[in-house]
Amino acid sequence: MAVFTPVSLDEARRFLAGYDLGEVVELAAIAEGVENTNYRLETRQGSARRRFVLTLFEARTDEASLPFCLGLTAHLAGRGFPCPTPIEDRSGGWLGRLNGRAAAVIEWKTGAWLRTPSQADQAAAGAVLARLHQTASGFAGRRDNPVGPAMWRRLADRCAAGASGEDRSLLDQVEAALARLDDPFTDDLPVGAIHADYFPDNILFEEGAVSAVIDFYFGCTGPLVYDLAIALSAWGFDAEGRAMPEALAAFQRGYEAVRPLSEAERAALPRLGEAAALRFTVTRLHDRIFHDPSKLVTPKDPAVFLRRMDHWRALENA
Ligand SMILES: Nc1ncnc2c1ncn2[C@@H]1O[C@H](COP(=O)(O)OP(=O)(O)O)[C@@H](O)[C@H]1O
Ligand SMILES: N[C@@H](CCOP(=O)(O)O)C(=O)O
Repeated sequence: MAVFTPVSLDEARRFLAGYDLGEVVELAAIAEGVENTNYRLETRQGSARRRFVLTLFEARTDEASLPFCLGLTAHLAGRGFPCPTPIEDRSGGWLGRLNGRAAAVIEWKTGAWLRTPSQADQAAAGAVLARLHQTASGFAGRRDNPVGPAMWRRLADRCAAGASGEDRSLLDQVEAALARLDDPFTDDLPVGAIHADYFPDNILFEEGAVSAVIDFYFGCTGPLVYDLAIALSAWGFDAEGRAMPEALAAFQRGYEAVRPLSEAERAALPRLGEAAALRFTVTRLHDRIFHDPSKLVTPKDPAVFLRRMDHWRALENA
């Protein structure tokens, strides 16, 4: 489960004293997620009970990026986009410190992520991603992608020090892909704020519709079609990493019903799909090699992400 930094009820109460949210009556660790520590927090104010997420940002989340990430969600939520609003403390800020970590209180959103989305769900998720891109177009914040080609190189170099067995052979394939792709972001494509981790577990559904997009902590400035390539790579493949053509088509159809791609974006999509497959293979491989069993987080499988490259390369060659 993703609790890297434990928080006691008393510590949460002291932290929440800086907010105007009432008294903390319950604090429960959230088992999902792999990056940050998350607790579900319940407060009582008069007869009203309210739920929030208390997030402690762990080492891999650069604190300097948080004004961008929280600012983006506030911008989107303020314009009716389904995502959680970060809650302001009494001084109007979004960030405090708790147990040595930057910490924030975020609006709780109802809904659950879908393990087996239907084609209609795929299309709905695609349409919401396009809405995200459109709604974020007036957002002034800028952040370079923290997991761009320079980071892929750095992570692969670190992996070389610890990889053995299956991980070594995956690393060889990663090296080949790094050499082939070089910097895949040189085309002149429409750029804006992107989510950059638009996976099914970050999209909550309720009554057949998207109720919330969460987890904007990889959010950054980048080509919009790269965000689509990431999302297609996350939604359109089975557990073994094989393409599911109908799911891919449904997601892209949903996206393009709201924001049609330009010819240049359409042409760039297979190459950026390869880039997306490489990006998540490298981070998963790194996290598996350097996995700390005491953290109780289950590392994700890099091999199934690498396999997605076959699809994107076949499309590119076609
Ligand atoms: N605003 C929210 N409303 C409801 N549940 C949330 C919210 N934010 C996070 N969660 C829950 O916490 C889990 C982990 O959150 P996430 O941001 O994905 O963590 P991580 O950054 O560690 O990957 C999610 O899968 C979801 O169950
Ligand atoms: N989505 C990434 C890992 C990041 O995890 P999240 O819990 O922050 O979405 C992957 O699948 O590799």
